[in-house]
Amino acid sequence: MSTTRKHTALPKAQILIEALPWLVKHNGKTVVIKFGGNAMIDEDLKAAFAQDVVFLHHAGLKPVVVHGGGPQISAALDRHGIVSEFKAGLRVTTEDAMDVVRMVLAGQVQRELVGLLNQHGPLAVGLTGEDAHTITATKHTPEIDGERVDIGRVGEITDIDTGAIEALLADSRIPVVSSIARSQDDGHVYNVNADTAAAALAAALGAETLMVLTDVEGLYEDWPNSDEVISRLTASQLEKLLPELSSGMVPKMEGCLHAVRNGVTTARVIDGRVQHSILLEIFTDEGIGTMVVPDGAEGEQS
Ligand SMILES: Nc1ncnc2c1ncn2[C@@H]1O[C@H](COP(=O)(O)OP(=O)(O)O)[C@@H](O)[C@H]1O
Ligand SMILES: CC(=O)N[C@@H](CCC(=O)OP(=O)(O)O)C(=O)O
Repeated sequence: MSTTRKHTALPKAQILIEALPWLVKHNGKTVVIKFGGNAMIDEDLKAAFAQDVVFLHHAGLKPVVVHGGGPQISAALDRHGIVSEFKAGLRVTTEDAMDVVRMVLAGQVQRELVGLLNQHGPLAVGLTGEDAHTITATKHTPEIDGERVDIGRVGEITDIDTGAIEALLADSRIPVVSSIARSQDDGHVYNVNADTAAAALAAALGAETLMVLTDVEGLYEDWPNSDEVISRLTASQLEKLLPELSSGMVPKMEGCLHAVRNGVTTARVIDGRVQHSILLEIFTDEGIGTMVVPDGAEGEQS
């Protein structure tokens, strides 16, 4: 090898070898990645997301993708002349709106992600929570100002059946799950927040990591007054913060808490606007978002 070639090749080898401890640590582990509607708007970011997920797969991890699509659903409802309304951070979902939610999540957003992943090989298989009883829910009536409020066909998860996802993982596939649940009450379906669905799946699968991609750097300590990101906190510290959180951060952080309280080693909220943020988070020291760990794991490296 010429001296010049050695000089350009060695730094690359250095970068690869730095990933070795992380490759060993995460080998064979399940990682549930939630891809949010807001992080999903840019075409280059979507392509980089697909590359990262396929990279994890080939690096020996077992990625499971759970996707949202809030902005895409709102745009489609708008085209159908249906006004979007949110209560307690959840979409008020009439029967007509539910048809649109299902069409957009399962027929549009999920298909697009599956297509992007499958540009790298026969890997991704799409399903919704309806398939093989993956996610079952009952009607959710959130409490707002002390009263239970009817927000239509929004589901509260009652049961997860991991069979279909585990079979796909065993077959070296990448499951891509839309956050729609089968109903425990009737023959219909429910709309479930995608952060909540991802957290429930991570816990039920015994995942090592829940990774929630969004359109901010992580959990801001004093949002919207400052952009100081909390880099690491324990379940108990997060529990204390929950009542102060607002809008989209509520289901995300409730999901992270649920995950780490139910066996998931780390739950992370990371900036989906940064290309290859998943790789930075999994294979380097430079964690870029907010990491939630179980109580008692304060000092451990994750
Ligand atoms: N403490 C906080 N830290 C960061 N973002 C916050 C906080 N509280 C509320 N937010 C809002 O939550 C949004 C992320 O949630 P959401 O819009 O539902 O994202 P996604 O589509 O990725 O699920 C942020 O863009 C921000 O406006
Ligand atoms: C009940 C409820 O609010 N469901 C969400 C499901 C999609 C979602 O969660 O998408 P993001 O992750 O992009 O926000 C909705 O209808 O918008």
